[in-house]
Amino acid sequence: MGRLRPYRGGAAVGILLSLAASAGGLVLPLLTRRLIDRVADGGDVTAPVLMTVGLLAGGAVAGAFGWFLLDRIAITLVRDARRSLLSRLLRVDARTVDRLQPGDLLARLTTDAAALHMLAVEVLAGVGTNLPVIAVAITLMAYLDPVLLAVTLAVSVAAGVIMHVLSPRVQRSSLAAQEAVGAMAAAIERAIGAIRTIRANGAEAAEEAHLHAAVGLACTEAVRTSAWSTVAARATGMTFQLAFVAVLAVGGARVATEQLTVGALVAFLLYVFYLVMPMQNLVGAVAAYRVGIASVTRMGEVLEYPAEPVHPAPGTVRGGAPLDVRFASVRFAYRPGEEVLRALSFTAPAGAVTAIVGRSGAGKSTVLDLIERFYDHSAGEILLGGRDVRDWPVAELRHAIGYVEQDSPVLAGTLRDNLLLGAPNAGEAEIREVLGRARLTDLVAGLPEGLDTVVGHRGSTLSGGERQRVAIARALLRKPRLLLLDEATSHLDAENEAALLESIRDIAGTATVVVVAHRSSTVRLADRIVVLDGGAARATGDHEELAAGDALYAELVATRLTP
Ligand SMILES: Nc1ncnc2c1ncn2[C@@H]1O[C@H](COP(=O)(O)OP(=O)(O)OP(=O)(O)O)[C@@H](O)[C@H]1O
Repeated sequence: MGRLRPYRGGAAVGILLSLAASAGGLVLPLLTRRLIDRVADGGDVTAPVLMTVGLLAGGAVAGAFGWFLLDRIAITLVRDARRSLLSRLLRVDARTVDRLQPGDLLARLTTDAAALHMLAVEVLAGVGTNLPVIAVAITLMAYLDPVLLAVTLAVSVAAGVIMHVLSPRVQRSSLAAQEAVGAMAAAIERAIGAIRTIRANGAEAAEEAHLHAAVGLACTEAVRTSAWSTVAARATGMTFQLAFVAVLAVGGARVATEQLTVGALVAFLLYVFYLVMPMQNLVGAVAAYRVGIASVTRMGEVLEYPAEPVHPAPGTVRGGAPLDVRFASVRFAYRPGEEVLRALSFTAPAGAVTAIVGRSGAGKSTVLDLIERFYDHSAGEILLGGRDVRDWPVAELRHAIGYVEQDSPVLAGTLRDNLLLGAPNAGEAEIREVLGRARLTDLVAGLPEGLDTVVGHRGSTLSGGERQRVAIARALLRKPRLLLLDEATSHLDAENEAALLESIRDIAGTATVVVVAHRSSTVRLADRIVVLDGGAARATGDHEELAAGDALYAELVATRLTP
């Protein structure tokens, strides 16, 4: 409701216009009564006829404009909710990201947000205009004939009881239906994201069955919701018909005994008719409220995800002296009781290349994650440039670091978009320079639209090695004081490998480099190598020292590192 505050002016005008339209409608039965009574008396009907036409036309215009205003507010509310959710999602902490399903999140932002639209419209239009209309109609009905009103209300109570019983079921089934849509979206995202893997593994049939099951569940849950909503709508509709028949029967008897005029009975029946719409709207509003609340709950969950605080933007100045990194007895676990790092200590000197090696799963990438503060270590100290990473403002810390992930993500868009992601103010000369350093100049020259070439979803039109070099160029454009490079495990050809090594050597002149190494050529180039084992550094030294003095290192070079 708090989100409505900025729009209360527009909402008030919309509700007032809708009310004005409804008020016009409420007067119609009284005019009709006068019209009928005048005809019966043989009097002049010009004035009531003109007033009726005027009221109808005016009511239509006011009603349409009022509805439009309220609908526009509902659409704007959905926009605000989506923006809040997206702002949150961009900052959700890494542990939560690990368990999120992108497809489900997409469903929360699309179908759930659409249900929020319905909810907002129903609450604004339904409660804002229908309740007052019902109240006035009942007052006018009491004025016309209290006995008939009592008959109407007695039957209406039945509608209330039916809604009371059915609406929790509508809500439960709606929540299940929205969750099924979320699960379906997650399944679709999983399949589309790995379409080649699925085909290469001949897993189309199994995946098809999985997708069909997810789509089937979404259908079953939607049908269940439809069944409950339909039962609720029909049952209440039936009670209104019953009210109409009851009023006709009792009213007819009262006309026969001359306790009521024909005009008053017709007017009363028109009010019963008139009540049907707002009453059904109200019932619809309760149902939409139940569906909407289920969706709002799912959207609200996103806003509750733990997130990194909003960091003030760091200065736009890039560059600076290389920063050294020091790990002192660092401990860290992704899951309680399963420590990945146990008392890890090592130093990466400023301006040097430090390689981290170890068996798969030893915790090498984790070291980079802790420096970036994607996760926080549980004990020990991590110092960057002599300052505890926890004392660095996070935005400034990341501003000083260039980070190249193992799978080098490239975003959909142009090459230029990708390069400028972390340094939007970089100039053309700087871009050309980093393209050279990342050995991308020839590639860009060969592209039809150069830097403005679109690289496809996740950079799918580039090779693995090219994606990695784009990621390196992007990191370099930030003029990092520390470059974290998680070397791709995939094999590079000799030319690309030599290019990459040259780039790293180049970079070491201006930044500290910490590289998770998977190639023996990289470790040979490193000034210092840290061998990770059992969550700690079991040995540190250069290639020659370690090859001679550390059995695990010798084994890694012989068996695991790509020659
Ligand atoms: N986000 C995560 N949540 C839970 N466990 C994780 C997560 N990321 C990694 N792990 C686990 O932590 C351990 C260390 O992972 P890490 O990615 O740091 O290893 P690595 O040495 O870089 O491996 P590789 O050489 O295969 O890339 C592994 O056992 C891995 O399964």
